[in-house]
Amino acid sequence: MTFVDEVKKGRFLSATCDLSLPFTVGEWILESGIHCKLLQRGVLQITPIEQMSTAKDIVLSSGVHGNETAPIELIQQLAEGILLGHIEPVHRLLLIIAHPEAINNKTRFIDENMNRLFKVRNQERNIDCKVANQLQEAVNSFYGSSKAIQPEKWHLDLHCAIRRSEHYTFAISPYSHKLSRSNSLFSFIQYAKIEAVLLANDPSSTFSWFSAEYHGAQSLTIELGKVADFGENDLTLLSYFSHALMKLITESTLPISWNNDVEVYRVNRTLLKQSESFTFSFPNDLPNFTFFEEGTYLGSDKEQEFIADEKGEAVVFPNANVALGQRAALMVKKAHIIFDEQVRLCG
Ligand SMILES: O=C(O)CCC(=O)N[C@@H](CCC(=O)O)C(=O)O
Ligand SMILES: [Zn+2]
Repeated sequence: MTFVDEVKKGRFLSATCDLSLPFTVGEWILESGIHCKLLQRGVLQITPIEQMSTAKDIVLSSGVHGNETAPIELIQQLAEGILLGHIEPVHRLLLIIAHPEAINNKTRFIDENMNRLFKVRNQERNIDCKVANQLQEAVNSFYGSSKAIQPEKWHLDLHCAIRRSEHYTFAISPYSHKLSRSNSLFSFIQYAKIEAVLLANDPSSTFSWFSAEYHGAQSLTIELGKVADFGENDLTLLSYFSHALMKLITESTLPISWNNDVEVYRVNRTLLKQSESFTFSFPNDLPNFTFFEEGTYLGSDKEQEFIADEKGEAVVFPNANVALGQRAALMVKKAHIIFDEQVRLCG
């Protein structure tokens, strides 16, 4: 059985993670006329028969962190549905199960956090760098080979949070010099009942930032619940998101609306780990978006003390175990947006 044969049968995830099965590129056409092309291990391009004037080129990625399995299960379900002819997308898709080595290892990464390796092409010092480079190439090729005249480029990079959260699902909108916060993207956030969106205030080096910055994609990192092993995810908790994803790929457009149902936050500051003495005052399993009143002691790094800012701040992704120089936490504040053609922070 070849790699392509396995994928043709709908087994995208198992073929991707079976590293004893040599990868081969391949392309074929489904009965419906939909064109499938395996660009790389874990990277499957789907092209509908006709491109509409409202065409989107949509990257849907999972498994950038190997232990975040719910999004991987969602992408497998979607790929299987398409490959077996049950789902007919009307937009071009790039379905990604990103990091099979980390998935097999059941860890976030192997040597270094791959979701910090999308700023530039990396020196190939380890497997995470190699995979990040391949993914950069795959996304460049996907957006670069569109036949549509002016496709709307989208990228939803699906993750799970390490700890519990005041918001079970939330999105991070990367900061980019390009216009990457369209009202249709934010309408999707609301339509999918994602509970909160966090607007980054600085360029980063994440996969979603890469697509926004280098391709002007409407791009988000989306956190879908908490990490769990394969088979232990309760995907019913993500049913609104799955339903919205299905609509996104099978309908030409979705309604544009914003009713302020989604909690909006802005990043107030990023705490970077500068020394091995970095500590937080709170336990490791503190839920994301826990709020601290102004003046609360949050932790320290060398001689620097972290104190909650004026009017208080909430903490997201606190992690004192990151590598030196990396983000140890985001400190965020509630915010409002102006819902124009492009979404902007208000005030
Ligand atoms: O729960 C955590 O601490 C991390 C969950 C996670 O992997 N989050 C992403 C967010 C990326 C972004 O800021 O867009 C990450 O840390 O890579
Ligand atoms: Zn992640």
